[in-house]
Amino acid sequence: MDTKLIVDEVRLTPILISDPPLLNTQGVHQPYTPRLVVEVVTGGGVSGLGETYGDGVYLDTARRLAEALPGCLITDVNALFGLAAQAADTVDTVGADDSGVDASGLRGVRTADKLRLSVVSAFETACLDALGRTLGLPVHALLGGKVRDEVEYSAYLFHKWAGTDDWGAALDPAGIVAQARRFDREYGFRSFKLKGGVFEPEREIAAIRALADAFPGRPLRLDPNGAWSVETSLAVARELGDVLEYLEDPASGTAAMAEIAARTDVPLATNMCVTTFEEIPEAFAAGAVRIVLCDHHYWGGLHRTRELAALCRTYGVGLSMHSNTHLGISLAAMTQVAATLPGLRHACDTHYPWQTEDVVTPRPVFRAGRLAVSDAPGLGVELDRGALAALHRRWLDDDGTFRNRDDTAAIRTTHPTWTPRHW
Ligand SMILES: O=C([O-])C(=O)C[C@H](O)[C@@H](O)C(=O)[O-]
Ligand SMILES: [Mg+2]
Repeated sequence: MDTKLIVDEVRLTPILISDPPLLNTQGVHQPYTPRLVVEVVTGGGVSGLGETYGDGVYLDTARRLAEALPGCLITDVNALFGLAAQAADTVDTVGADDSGVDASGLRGVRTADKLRLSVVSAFETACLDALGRTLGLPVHALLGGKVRDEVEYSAYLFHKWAGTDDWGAALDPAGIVAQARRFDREYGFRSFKLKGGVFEPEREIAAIRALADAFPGRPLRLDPNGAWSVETSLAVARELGDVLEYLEDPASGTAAMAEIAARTDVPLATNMCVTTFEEIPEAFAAGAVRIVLCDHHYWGGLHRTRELAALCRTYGVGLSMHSNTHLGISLAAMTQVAATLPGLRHACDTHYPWQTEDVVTPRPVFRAGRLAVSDAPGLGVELDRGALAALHRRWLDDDGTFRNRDDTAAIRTTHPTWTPRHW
């Protein structure tokens, strides 16, 4: 067997990256959020990169998978799921109780399976990066080839507190429009998504109206992460139906989404009620969503993202892309897979402009709201080992306060009695 294709070593580096005080239904982003950088090193000395959530439960599963991988082929990405299942058997997946909404309340029901897929996604990406570098081919070529040369992204608008960042506070419609103007000016984003469920719906309706006035005809999205009732969702849809590209997860759960969908023409999108293949049949049969947001971290990697895209195509459901706080490795993976999806007709979400720190060099540059699809071998990004070491040092020095993302705990440091609100 060609040792160039065999995994020699896996390096896991948990890091803490700075994050601005962005508000959502569950609270506020912590000053630092955990991410995990995965490096798969081959017998040929090639190193492939992946990135995923860095909270403790992800890290525990990743450690077991990393132990199991040496000796495996980097081409055998389908085997990662079985290896991860075995690895996860030995891990106490705290919080992944198969019954509730996830700890951060933003990605639907949390299960051990979903957690494992998020870990696998980083290993799959790292294997594909290593394979691409070994063969001299971009990752998109390993996925069947790109169908576009650029991927369009959407600006991600947040109500936020003033922090140590240079964006200042945005707590009303004028603040949201100012934020959008900067995204337009500096990145050229054409479409805008507002994270909702933070203030009463009237204030968020006013923010979308102000955006529609400031940017006539531009695609606008509003996403309250399931914080509204069916009736509130319908009232918002009535108010904003003429300007919304889509309404994202207005209410929680497939049944509520299906009821809203039956009573409005505004397209509904989700990254909460359809986040696994098991959730698809019921949601599609009920007509609960017109657009699914893919996210290779959720779905178990780049190949599985393409499988989701095929299902959406089959059922006439549109495709967009979800984002969490992430760095340049994930952005490169998102761009590579997005480039291969013919049915992706909505601009992809990205948190990336909110991240001032990164482990790749140079930082990717958005032009006219788009990223060029790299044709360089692998993901086309280079690891900045100095930056990685510094962010890992921050993780090592942390007393545990920030090693697990908890937006509710973060907001309670200043508002001790705060609880998530529903309208
Ligand atoms: O539903 C969504 O699009 C998200 O939850 C994206 C992010 O997780 C965002 O809301 C956040 O981090 O506050
Ligand atoms: Mg969403």
